Amino acid sequence: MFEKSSWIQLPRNVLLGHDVLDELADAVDELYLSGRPFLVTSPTPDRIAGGAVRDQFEDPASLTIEKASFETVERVVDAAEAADAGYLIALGGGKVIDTAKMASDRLECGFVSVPTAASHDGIVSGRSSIPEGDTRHSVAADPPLAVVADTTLLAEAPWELTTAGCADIISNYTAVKDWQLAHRLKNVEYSEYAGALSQMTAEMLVDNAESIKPGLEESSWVVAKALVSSGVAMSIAGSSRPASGAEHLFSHQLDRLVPGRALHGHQVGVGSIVTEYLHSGEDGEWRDIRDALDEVGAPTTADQLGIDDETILEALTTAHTIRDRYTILGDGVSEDAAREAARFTGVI
Ligand SMILES: NC(=O)C1=CN([C@@H]2O[C@H](COP(=O)(O)OP(=O)(O)OC[C@H]3O[C@@H](n4cnc5c(N)ncnc54)[C@H](OP(=O)(O)O)[C@@H]3O)[C@@H](O)[C@H]2O)C=CC1
Ligand SMILES: O=C(CO)COP(=O)(O)O
Ligand SMILES: [Zn+2]
Repeated sequence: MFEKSSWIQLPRNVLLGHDVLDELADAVDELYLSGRPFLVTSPTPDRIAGGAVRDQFEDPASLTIEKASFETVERVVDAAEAADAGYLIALGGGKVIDTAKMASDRLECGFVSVPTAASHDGIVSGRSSIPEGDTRHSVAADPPLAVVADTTLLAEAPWELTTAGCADIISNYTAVKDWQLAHRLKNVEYSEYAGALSQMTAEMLVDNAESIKPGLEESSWVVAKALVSSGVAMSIAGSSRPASGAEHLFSHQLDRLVPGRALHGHQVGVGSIVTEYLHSGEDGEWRDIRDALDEVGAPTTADQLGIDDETILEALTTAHTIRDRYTILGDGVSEDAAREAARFTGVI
């Protein structure tokens, strides 16, 4: 008997393009949301675009956060309840969007995602990635009801945030390989559709790499479209598997070992070079990943990340412990093997 079923949650409106921030209030109206808007933001996004958001609403409440944690989520929940908020607006990078996403889930209210940087593919996804002690939780949460990604705003952000978004997408290649491996070895459920969409998103970004250049608003357009598409792949899969494999475990470990040193996307990109080498060996496709990262201006070495070689090796050899997610790292890579992979690929 056929008993399969799935529930795919996606945003209802995705506004992407030049000056669409001015249409935020219209996008909210169109969702028939009611009650007081509650803006969740962080210091820089607030300085850059907080005024433009507040000006579109009557009597908005807001909270500025510094980091993503379960405690911050609770602070947002308490503040939004105290303000009698009807819905949340997340204005910022990944930490703001993840925090608001989880808080809106706890509050059982809608939220609208307004990314200020094309730096990560959580802008649309139904996942929230929150660190806690020695581990990191990828928590299921409702995706945003709407996404308003203003390419004017995204293009004005520091260039490295955009290259981080590119690298987060390029890492989909190895994430999908890890997912397929886990399917073969551990019978982890695999979605052909989500896997293909994630891989195709990375291919399209790499094919358009020549149009990804600083100072071009078109770059933000190309990258933001890819981030949306990758987020949709995660929503279809019902997990971050299509966009997060061993290279993400490596990055999450770096976040613990050297917090704030490098951007999420840059760390996963460098991780991808090494994990592709582990997948396909010396003559494998790790050079393609390195060259794609290089072409968009993302780091390809430990040095460029500003992280010393021993920390890179520690992250590689311990990454498998951070979460119960089977990848090419298996039950752990030995220090010798990690050193060989990182040296051969020029990462260290
Ligand atoms: N849920 C999901 O599916 C996914 C979640 N993620 C998560 O997202 C996070 C990474 O996102 P990321 O955006 O890199 O990290 P942050 O949100 O920490 O943002 C990075 C930095 O950029 C600054 N910033 C944001 N917008 C601008 C702007 N327009 N101009 C200047 N500076 C700006 C922020 O300022 P300030 O310090 O003031 O905030 C911050 O210092 C990670 O925690 C990762 O795990 C990543 C991918 C998918
Ligand atoms: O960063 C992500 C996808 O790009 C989300 O993945 P995690 O579930 O590993 O946090
Ligand atoms: Zn990521």
